[in-house]
Order: sequence, then structure tokens, then C-alpha cells
Amino acid sequence: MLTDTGYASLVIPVLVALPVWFWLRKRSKRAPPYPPGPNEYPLIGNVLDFPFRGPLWEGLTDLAKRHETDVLRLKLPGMEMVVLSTSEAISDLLDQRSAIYSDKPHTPMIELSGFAESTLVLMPYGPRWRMHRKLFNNFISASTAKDHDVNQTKVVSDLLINLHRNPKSFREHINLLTGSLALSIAYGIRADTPHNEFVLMYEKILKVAQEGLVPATFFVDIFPFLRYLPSWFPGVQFHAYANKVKKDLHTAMTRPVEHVAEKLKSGVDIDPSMASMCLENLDDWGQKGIDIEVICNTLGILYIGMSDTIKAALSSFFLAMARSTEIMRTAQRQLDSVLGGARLPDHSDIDDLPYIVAIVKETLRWAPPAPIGTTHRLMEDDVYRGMLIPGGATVIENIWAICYDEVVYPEPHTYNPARFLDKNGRIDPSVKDPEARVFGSGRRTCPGRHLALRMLYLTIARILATFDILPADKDGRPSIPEARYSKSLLREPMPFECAVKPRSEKAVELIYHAVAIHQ
Ligand code: HEM
Repeated sequence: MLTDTGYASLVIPVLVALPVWFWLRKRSKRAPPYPPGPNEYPLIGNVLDFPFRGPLWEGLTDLAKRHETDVLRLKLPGMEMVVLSTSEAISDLLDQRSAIYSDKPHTPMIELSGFAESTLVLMPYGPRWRMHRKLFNNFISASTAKDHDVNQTKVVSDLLINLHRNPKSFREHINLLTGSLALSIAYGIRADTPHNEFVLMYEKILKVAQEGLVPATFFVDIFPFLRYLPSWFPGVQFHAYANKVKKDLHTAMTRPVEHVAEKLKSGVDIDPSMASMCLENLDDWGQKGIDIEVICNTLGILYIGMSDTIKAALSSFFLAMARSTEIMRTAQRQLDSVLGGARLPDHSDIDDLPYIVAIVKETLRWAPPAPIGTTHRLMEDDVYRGMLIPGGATVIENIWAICYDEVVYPEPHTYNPARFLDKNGRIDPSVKDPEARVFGSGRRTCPGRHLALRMLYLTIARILATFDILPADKDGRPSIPEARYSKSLLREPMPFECAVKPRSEKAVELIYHAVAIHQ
């Protein structure tokens, strides 16, 4: 038998729940539907559908195709996710509505390790991000990318020498090339060995970013409330790890600037760099609200933003050449017809070398270094094509899906630079340019893309002018390397072998002559 209190304990929750239920029903009838996606289960949402196993970009492309949508919704515990897989959807949302699609989502580890507050790529959208971006654009933009041609030419000369001396270690040489370029532009430091103090500092940071800060490596990223546990709590290791990363990141970003400041103070002759120009005009920058911390962060992002991306693209280029000698020969024929084998190609030859330009485009399309870019965060509810995208959603631009759209790029798995050329061998403007998407979109689009393209163009042209890249020899037979790739968000070829050989005695002469000019 129920007492008065017993009745009350049944009736009161029902009285409270009913209006809430009616309100939610009314709201769900009024609110536009969410974008299509797999059915979600209570608590776990779409965890069972999420492509955790294979490469994420391919899994997301398949899911979008299965649900016949270019705006796919996935619900994960504590996270709304929207995946955009056509240029149209990306342009409509990330470009056209960039005022609300430009924030970045953060895991607790990204915040605790200092990456969110000091790296431009992960910084929350707002005045602080704007200040960093302004300083970056002042030195590296469409109009200023050319200012770094001399630095590029110097580090490419070093690369050619290294390839000649030790061709087997071509991946290490590419690594040094990008690190050295970043250090020379940012700080005027010429790093000619992988053991350079500053190269080692930044490589350590990149390793941590790829291994320790990948979402879900630490439990705290899956259960964010754990971040409030004190560091002395039994089993809590993430605080110590995050503090160590934060300290290393701070050192990598400040130490090279201190190095330049010391040199300036002692009156030693140094190569001009972003650091020297900032330090010499500290007061002017200060009046614009840009202090030494903003300067250190902005210069530091050069190594972080440049190194792995250009390295991945150049490694894919070596792989593609070793897999297709005919394509390499076609490029070399064009180089020889323009240069007559008498000099090395320069930035100024770009208009006469459309096949090299096409190789750069096809390399970025065939192997986009960041196949899902870096995620954006929607800052408020948005309605698109009658669908509700909830504020706070993590928005993924599936660059891979665009690069592998077989309607735009027939036989997308085949590496074929000629797809970008017209019948006269010039760049065909009617073929969609992958460069428009592989660098991301909207206000957060890659600010280093012009510099990156100039660097890729020069490096590829100079390598092909002087070297053959051929399949490695295995028991007297050419062994064509397989195109196997990492599943990491910065996608690069797995280790492979190829034979890098100078094209002629004259080519070797040109390589050493170019280095002598820069000594
Ligand atoms: C092949 C080379 C490169 C590729 C494929 C690439 C790709 C990307 C992508 C996809 C993004 C994210 C854009 C978005 O959120 O929508 C990005 C951001 C960024 N990249 Fe690059 N990048 C390359 C080279 C570079 C270079 C050379 C630099 C530096 C000189 C650089 C600096 C940055 C920075 C600072 C950001 C963050 C921008 C922001 O959030 O405001 N990148 N890049």
C-alpha cells in the first residue's frame, strides 16, 4: 500500500517530467533536422560506426557516400561532428560563413600542454589569434613569399649536395631541408646537420605532437572531468606529461629568439630574419599590441607548420617518381629544353615549366599531407540547406574526398600530372585546382601556402634537373616501391627505398657550383 509520501514520490517526478517532455517534443518538431548520418545509440552515439580502424579520411568518405550526403553528422560521446566532403559545402560554410566556423576544438591535453595558447594552428579564434596571424602575414603572404626565395635557394643547394653524397638517406635530407628553411627564415640560423641544437628542440616538439597529443592517447581526453584531479592523485600522469611538454614548447619558441637577441646585442653580423626585424622594431610592434610572447609564438609556428607538411609532400614526390620513370623523363625533357642543361632552374622559370607545376599539383592531390586538415569548431547554431548544425560541433573538411572525387579527377588513385594540362601542354584552368583545398579553408586557411608552393616548385625542379629517381635495385631487378602510407593526421609515405643518381657529370658540376655561390 502506498503512503502519502509514496504517492508524492511517484507523482512529483511525473509532474516535472511531463512539461519538459512536451517542451522537448515541441522543440524537436520546430527545430530543423540534423544532417544525415548513421542511427545513433543511447550513450555511445555512433561510436560503432566511426572508422577508427582504417585511415580516417577514407572511412569518412565511405560513410558519406553510404548516406548519400556531403554534410554527414556523427555523434560521439560528448561531441557533435559534421564532415564536409565537397568543395561546395566547404565553400558555403567554412569560406562564406567563416565568422562562425573559425574556432578550433580542443582536447584537455591540447590545452594543458600549452599548444592551444601558443600555437597559431590550434589557437582559439579571437583577438589573440588575429594578432599572431597579422604578424605572420607581415612576413609571409602572397605578396611577401618571394622575399624568402634566397633562403629557399640556399637550403635546396644543401639538399642537392646531401643527395649526391649520401643518396640512400634522402628522407633525412628532406627533413633537414624543411627544418633548415624554417630556422633560416625565422631566425637567420643555417642548420647544416640534423644534430643542430634548434633542429633537435623542434623535432622533439613535433614528435610529442604526433604521439602524445593525439586525441584519446590519455584517458583525460575521453573523460575531460579527470583534468580536475590533482597531480598527486594516484595514477594521474597526464599533468606531469603536459607540464613537461609545455616547458619544452616554451623553450623551443623562446630560445632561438634569445639567441638572435644576444647576437644583436653583441654587434655580431647576422643574417636578417623575421626575429632580427621584430627585435629591431620591438617598440613599433608593441604599439600595435604585439609583444615578445606573440613574436616568439609566431616565429615558432614556422618550424611546426612547415616541417612535416612539406616533408610529406616531397617524400610523396620521391615515391611517385620511383614508381613512374616515364613521368620523370617527361619532366626532365621539359627542363632540358628550357635550360639546355647549362644551369639550374629558378623561381623565374616557373611559367616555362608547366609540367613541373603539374607535378606539384598532382603530388598534393594524390597525397594530400593533411587529408582532413585541422578541425574547426562551429561557434553557434547554424542552419544549412534546411539542416541544423549545432553550435559547438566539430567540423571536418574532408580534403581527401575532394582530391579523390572520380568525377573531377578520373582514376584518382593513378598519379598523373598530365590531368592538369591542356592539349598544348599548358596548365588547363578548367581542371579544378587541388591547391584551393589542400591548404584548408576560410579564415584559418594555411598562411604558409604561397611559401610552400614556391618551395615545392623549386625543390622538385632542381632535383629533376640534376638527379634520376629510380626504383631500387633488388637482385638485379628494379623493385617498384608500394604506395603505403601512415594513418596519422599528417599523412606521409611509410619508409621505402629508391635509387637517387646524378643525371650526368655536368649535373654534379652545377650542384657544387650552386653551393659555392652561397658560401
Ligand atoms: C605542403 C605544405 C602545407 C600544407 C599541405 C599545409 C596545410 C595546412 C592546413 C590544411 C591547415 C589548416 C587550415 C584550416 O584550418 O582550414 C594549415 C594551417 C596552417 N599552416 Fe599550413 N600547410 C603547409 C605548409 C605550411 C607552411 C610552409 C607554413 C609556414 C610557413 C604553414 C603554416 C601554417 C599555419 C601557421 C597554420 C595555422 C593557421 C591558422 O589556424 O590561422 N603551413 N596548413
